[in-house]
Amino acid sequence: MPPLDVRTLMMMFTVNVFAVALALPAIMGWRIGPAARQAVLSTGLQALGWFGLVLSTLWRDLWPDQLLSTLAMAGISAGLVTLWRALALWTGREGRAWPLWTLTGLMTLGYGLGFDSYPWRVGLANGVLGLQMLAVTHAALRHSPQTGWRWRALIGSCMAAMAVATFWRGVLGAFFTASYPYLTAPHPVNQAAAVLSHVTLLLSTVGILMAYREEAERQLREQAITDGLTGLLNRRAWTERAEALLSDARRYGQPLALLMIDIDHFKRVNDERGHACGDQALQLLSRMLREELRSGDLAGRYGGEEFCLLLTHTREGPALSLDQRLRQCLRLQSEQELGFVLEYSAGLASLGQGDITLDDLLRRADGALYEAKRAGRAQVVLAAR
Ligand SMILES: Nc1nc2c(ncn2[C@@H]2O[C@H](COP(=O)(O)OP(=O)(O)OP(=O)(O)O)[C@@H](O)[C@H]2O)c(=O)[nH]1
Repeated sequence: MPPLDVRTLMMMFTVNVFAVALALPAIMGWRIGPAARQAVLSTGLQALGWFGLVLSTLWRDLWPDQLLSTLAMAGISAGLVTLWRALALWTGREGRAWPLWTLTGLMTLGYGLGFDSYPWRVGLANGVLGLQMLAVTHAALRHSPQTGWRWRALIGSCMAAMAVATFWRGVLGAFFTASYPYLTAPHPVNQAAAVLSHVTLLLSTVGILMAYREEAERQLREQAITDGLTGLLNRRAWTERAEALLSDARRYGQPLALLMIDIDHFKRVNDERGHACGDQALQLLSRMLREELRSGDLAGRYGGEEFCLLLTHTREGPALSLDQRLRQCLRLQSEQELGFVLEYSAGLASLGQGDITLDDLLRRADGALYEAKRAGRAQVVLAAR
């Protein structure tokens, strides 16, 4: 069997990375999350880097080689850092990228300035690229409960394998130069690395697409349960979760309170100050609810200007205190941010023996809210048991 031709393998690899770099944005489109954008950028940088590297072999050891291969190393290395960033964003563990960028900068500088020494430049470039591949491996494989492990394992094992091959190439270039005297030398390690890069490109692209799909699914799930204007749970999601919390509270005999809030004279806000101002008012109240509630509590937008708060482990007294706190904050903040005072009416119902379902509790809170409106608004009324 004739020996594998590394130059052809590298050229084919470059063609393939270009194809991936063009195909990914074409498939994903431009309206993608920051992680997917970094992954697309990464393939683009890798493609440019490898193109420069293959092109540089036309002028081996001459100045175009020095310029092109230095830029190529910078591109490949930057491609690894952006892939690391994509993984950090996808796994929700954003770390600091500057050490990796520093390595890219130093390696590019050292490579360009020390180009005349083949052992130095090959040892340096492959050493740094190998380290960056290990960093990507670590970013992919570390524990991340919010993401699936399959695509992370795929990308992580590809990067680990490439790191081994790259380090090996570095050692050959730096210390056994005679057996690896130029980029496309037919050394078995170089041939293996060239073949491996095709396999890892294919598998990591699959990994990136899996990660992208997972991210898109997560976004869809979130959109399905979130109210677009306020970011709170929408009515359906709030009801589902509230039912579960209510049945827990009933089972374990724990106190639970439901505060139903309705902004006063909201129609007037819209009519007199415009719909955008009305939206701002809804967002302000929602932000305050998020800030004031404890993590176990549940806030949702129940209707237009109506909000429901389910307060777990909470009796009437503390629920009334929360209502007072919310009112004061809303008065203060609305005056500061909107230029007028926003008030609300509320009905408070605490879980009693007669409340079998969530609807029972909601009905009582709604009745109390109606009473609060009737009694002149800007107040809370406690529902009768
Ligand atoms: N800006 C804005 N307005 C909304 C939204 N959803 C509902 N509304 C408006 O909220 C207003 C509710 O008016 P009403 O039900 O009469 O209540 P109100 O004026 O607050 O009167 P009371 O509740 O009796 O104090 C309507 O004008 C709706 O158009 C929204 O998402 N944004």
